[in-house]
Amino acid sequence: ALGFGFEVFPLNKNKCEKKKILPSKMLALTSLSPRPARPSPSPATPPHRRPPPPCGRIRPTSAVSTAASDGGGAADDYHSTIRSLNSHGRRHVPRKSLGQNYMLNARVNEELVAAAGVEEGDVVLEIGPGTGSLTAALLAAGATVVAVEKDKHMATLVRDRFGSTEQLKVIEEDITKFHVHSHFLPILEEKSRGTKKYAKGCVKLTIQCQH
Ligand SMILES: C[S@@+](CC[C@H](N)C(=O)[O-])C[C@H]1O[C@@H](n2cnc3c(N)ncnc32)[C@H](O)[C@@H]1O
Repeated sequence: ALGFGFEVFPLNKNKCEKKKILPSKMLALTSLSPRPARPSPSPATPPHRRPPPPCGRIRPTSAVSTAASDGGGAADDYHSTIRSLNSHGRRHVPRKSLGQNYMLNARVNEELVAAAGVEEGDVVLEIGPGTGSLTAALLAAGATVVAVEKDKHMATLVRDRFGSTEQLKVIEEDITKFHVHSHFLPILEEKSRGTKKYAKGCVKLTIQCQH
């Protein structure tokens, strides 16, 4: 939606070889288990000859060249994210039913924030902050963020990550039941008083694979 192309990294090699992936319904579930860095293809290799990516994920194409493993220096802290997720009494497994996949490349989030034109003083409704990586970029841009997260573990994680700040309100709720009038409009009115600014909504759409 924001001009990012997507590469498809099928979840299960065998299944994906057998079954057709519909472009509009691709899988976006990213495992948080540590895995070894993948060697990047040689720059001398023409793009159409590069080996297919390993199975398991779908990523914005712009993330590929700036991934943490290539020294881009723009990654969300992968290991501290995993530690935080696992520190709440259970081993965190991303829930497919909630479209849980997490952005680990902070640079992509910065690009998303820039593409959305988020700037100082904006009030943003973020739906499903997950680990808070996009939230971090929104806050860094100077926005006030109202983040609505259905999963209580993720809501706790985001609260812990950013601590108490007037710039962020984390609400543990299903967005489909979220009452905009009582939760969001008062903050919007307070922050935008005397200005012509209005709210911006941020959501990373979940794209699912059909098997
Ligand atoms: C794709 S992940 C978010 C990724 C995150 N923005 C990031 O950059 O890492 C989607 C998030 O939306 C949450 N979610 C799914 N359904 C929801 C709902 N109905 N209301 C609120 N949050 C929801 C999930 O728990 C998950 O944390």
